[in-house]
Amino acid sequence: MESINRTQFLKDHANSIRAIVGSFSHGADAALIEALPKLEIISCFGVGVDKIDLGKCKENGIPVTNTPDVLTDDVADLTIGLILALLRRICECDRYVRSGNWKNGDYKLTTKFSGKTVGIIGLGRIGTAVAKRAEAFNCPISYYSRTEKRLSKYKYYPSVVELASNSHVLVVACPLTPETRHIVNRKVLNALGPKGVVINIGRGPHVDESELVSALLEGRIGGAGLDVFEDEPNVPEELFGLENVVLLPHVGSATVETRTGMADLVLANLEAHFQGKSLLTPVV
Ligand SMILES: O=CC(=O)O
Repeated sequence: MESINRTQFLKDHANSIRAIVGSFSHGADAALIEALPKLEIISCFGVGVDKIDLGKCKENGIPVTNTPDVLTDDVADLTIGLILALLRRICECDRYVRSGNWKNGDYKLTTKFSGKTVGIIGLGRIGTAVAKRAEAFNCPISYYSRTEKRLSKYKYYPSVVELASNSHVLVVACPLTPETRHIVNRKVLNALGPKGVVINIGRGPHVDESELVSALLEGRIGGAGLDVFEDEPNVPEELFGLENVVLLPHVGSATVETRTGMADLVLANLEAHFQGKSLLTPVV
């Protein structure tokens, strides 16, 4: 059922809603959870559960599920796509051809990806999948995470600033939490430097967007490839005129195959819950 008036919808149905399906754009805050006395489960269509008040869910004994694994390949593929699009100016080149500019001369030289150092913030499922792909491009890989992964063959940096100073390509691939909000700040951007680029396929608030905009406008970093933004679908318009920026509308997992897999997993979790079985992919 679709409702344009949320307040009225909640008034009419609050006492019968037993499950919420959330997403990266629609979550469940404490007020919504409190407003639904019959709520039993939140099944999130996506891997990031930052829009759901997990503390409140725990407190009220409401399980939360997400859709890990099924989307990892897509997000990692897109990350490599963003890096290549940015360094090789693929979107700019496409515009160059379409606008007829090629007739006036060749496109200028761009930047090689193979062999560049790649620094990954967050070596979870997606970070690891990005690392594997970047290895195939002969890129030395390093990472930052809260704790060193003892079994990882990649180089660990205990701070994001150190990681950024030692990376050409800095990839944000960690979950959004209060600790990782603005994990890419002015200091990190300055450490990345004019030859470095930042790729954000995590969440907009991982990056301090106004600092990113000024770093780009002032040439303090080399470019940015962004699939996510602080206030989606609003994107800072200062970025629209920059050739060293590639902007995507939060499409990391947006393929027919993966979105179908995610939907199946959402439904399988709901089914398991209502049949009294173990949840497939519980978060809390
Ligand atoms: O952003 C998408 C997700 O969290 O799956």
